[in-house]
Amino acid sequence: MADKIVVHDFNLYYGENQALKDIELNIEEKKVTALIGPSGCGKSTFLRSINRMNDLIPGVRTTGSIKIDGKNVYSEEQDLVLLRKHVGMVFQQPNPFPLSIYDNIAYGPRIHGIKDRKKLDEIVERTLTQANLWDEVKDRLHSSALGLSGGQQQRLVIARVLAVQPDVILMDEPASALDPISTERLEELIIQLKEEYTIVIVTHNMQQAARVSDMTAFFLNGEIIEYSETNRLFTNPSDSRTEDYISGRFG
Ligand SMILES: Nc1ncnc2c1ncn2[C@@H]1O[C@H](COP(=O)(O)OP(=O)(O)OP(=O)(O)O)[C@@H](O)[C@H]1O
Repeated sequence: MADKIVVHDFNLYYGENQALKDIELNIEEKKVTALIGPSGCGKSTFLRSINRMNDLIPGVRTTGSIKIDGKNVYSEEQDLVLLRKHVGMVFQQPNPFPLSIYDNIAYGPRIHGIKDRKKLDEIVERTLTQANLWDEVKDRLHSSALGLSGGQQQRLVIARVLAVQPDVILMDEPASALDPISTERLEELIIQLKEEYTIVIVTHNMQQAARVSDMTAFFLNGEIIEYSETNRLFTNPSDSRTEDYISGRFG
């Protein structure tokens, strides 16, 4: 399987504080890669580095490279609007816009120049179907997205990401605000989506990492301690620190 994202000698500093150290990681295409580790170890910082969301934070400095399809996203020529179109992001708290369900999905395509009503209708139906939400909302497309349940809102946000045709989807603890049933539906959706998309997910929940991911990277103090097939990392870790973490001895 091809590598979609290749991270080489990547370091990130918040002012004086180095949050990521010498990160080396090859993320495979159309797989789910989980990032695990104790609080504050740099998982979210790394995830946000992939689509340069950290650029928005004053004082952030990086060295090294993150290549997607062979192109360094930190190169001067990188167009950030295009980068974030290709690399979509889903956060902990579902964050639909205070608009109708339809307009939430149509928002991105409209920005990218699609105005034709029939085309927009198609995108709305296709992405809501892909996100396993169509049947629940097809009769209320013009009601506010804020009236949906938390789990429905998170699937709507995923449909909104899909509407601009990304190829990588970053998820930062996407189920942490959801109840168990919504979490299960979201996990099923993640597994379905990897047929078409490369997914990188930060999770605090090790069972969740074990259920949805193919590969897992264990972070500690800004470094990757171990990266391997999920099954192997959870059953036969090669580093004692990974073993201590997955067996609940810290974090
Ligand atoms: N905006 C910021 N400004 C300064 N330092 C930050 C900022 N965001 C994170 N950090 C620091 O970077 C380090 C890594 O934080 P990060 O949020 O990436 O870890 P994490 O593993 O995702 O933690 P959690 O699981 O608690 O979300 C921490 O020391 C944190 O204090």
